[in-house]
Amino acid sequence: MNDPDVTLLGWSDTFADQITPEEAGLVPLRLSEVRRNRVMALTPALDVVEMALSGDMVATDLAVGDFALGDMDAGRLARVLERRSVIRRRAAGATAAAQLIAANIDTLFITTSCNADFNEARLERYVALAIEAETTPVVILTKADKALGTPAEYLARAEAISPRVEAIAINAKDLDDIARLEHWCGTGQTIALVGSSGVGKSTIGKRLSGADLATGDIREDDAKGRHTTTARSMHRMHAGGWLIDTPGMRELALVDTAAGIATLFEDITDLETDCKFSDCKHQTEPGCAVQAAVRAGRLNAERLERWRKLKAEDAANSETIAETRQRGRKFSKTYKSAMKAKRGKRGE
Ligand SMILES: Nc1nc2c(ncn2[C@@H]2O[C@H](COP(=O)(O)OP(=O)(O)OP(=O)(O)O)[C@@H](O)[C@H]2O)c(=O)[nH]1
Ligand SMILES: [Zn+2]
Repeated sequence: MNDPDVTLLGWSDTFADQITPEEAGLVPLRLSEVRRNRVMALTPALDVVEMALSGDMVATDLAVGDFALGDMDAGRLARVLERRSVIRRRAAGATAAAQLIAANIDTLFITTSCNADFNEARLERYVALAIEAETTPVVILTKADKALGTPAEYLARAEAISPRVEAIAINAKDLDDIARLEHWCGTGQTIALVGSSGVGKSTIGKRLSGADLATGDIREDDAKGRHTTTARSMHRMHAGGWLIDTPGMRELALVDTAAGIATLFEDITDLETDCKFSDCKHQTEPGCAVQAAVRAGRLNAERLERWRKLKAEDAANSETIAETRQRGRKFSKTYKSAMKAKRGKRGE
């Protein structure tokens, strides 16, 4: 398994260690597209192959970025390897179920601009999500060349979110600035870009990989300017790593991020343990250590409020999923036929 080509896929010991001697004849693959009952996958030679699922696999349990072992003679995936990280989101609609967006991402580039798009609450939500997914959050502040105020102000505000957050201000149209991102984009590394519309994700993606994220173009120019056909959602970066851009990546909502939120706001969760009542809501209760910290100027009241909102959002989303799971298949069928009838009425 020391084939140097394998490392090009982003393969590392985490995955090599999972292979049993009986699996030595199988080929490491990386999923680049997941369909209903088959997948597209990248081989160590970076060819895209179509593979069937093995009997016990369910497409909804697979994600772009997953590593798998392929039985190439049978044209079938033999096994999906345990992931290093996974990003989930709440699917749209009333039947909200957690949907896998991408797996094995090392760094999440949380993108916002040095202008009115900058919003601590939104950044915190993405950082909590990155922590939950076990990826490293890096905040990219674009449009530094047109900053409303100075880029340094935005850098300070972004880094104040958590000691875990590294922030970098760039002009996404400047190649020297883009080069400062390559540290996270080398061989063996996988990244993804999240952030609001118009903040510069496509601009960054295009410069890092040559891929046109905005159009989902699958024809890319390699370093020598030749056209190469690659996968739709996995883009090889010039620095050697992979950029994953799945349709769901652009509109992530929180789901089951309780642990990520608790880690991001560990100052508050630490304080909480000193409240007199174990179910303290930190409002007007006597002996509330959180409110005491606010009064003493040790905790920012706005930050407390953002933590409250984030927790409420996570709880609401997670509840919907638990409920949906309980209702199971039967509900899903009823819902689908109801939606079909609704669409029929609207003439779609
Ligand atoms: N001056 C300047 N313009 C930028 C910068 N980053 C992006 N832009 C411009 O902002 C516009 C939007 O950038 P996109 O890369 O399309 O933004 P996006 O995040 O991909 O947007 P969606 O595709 O809607 O999600 C484009 O006109 C870019 O050229 C920057 O750092 N400086
Ligand atoms: Zn309290």
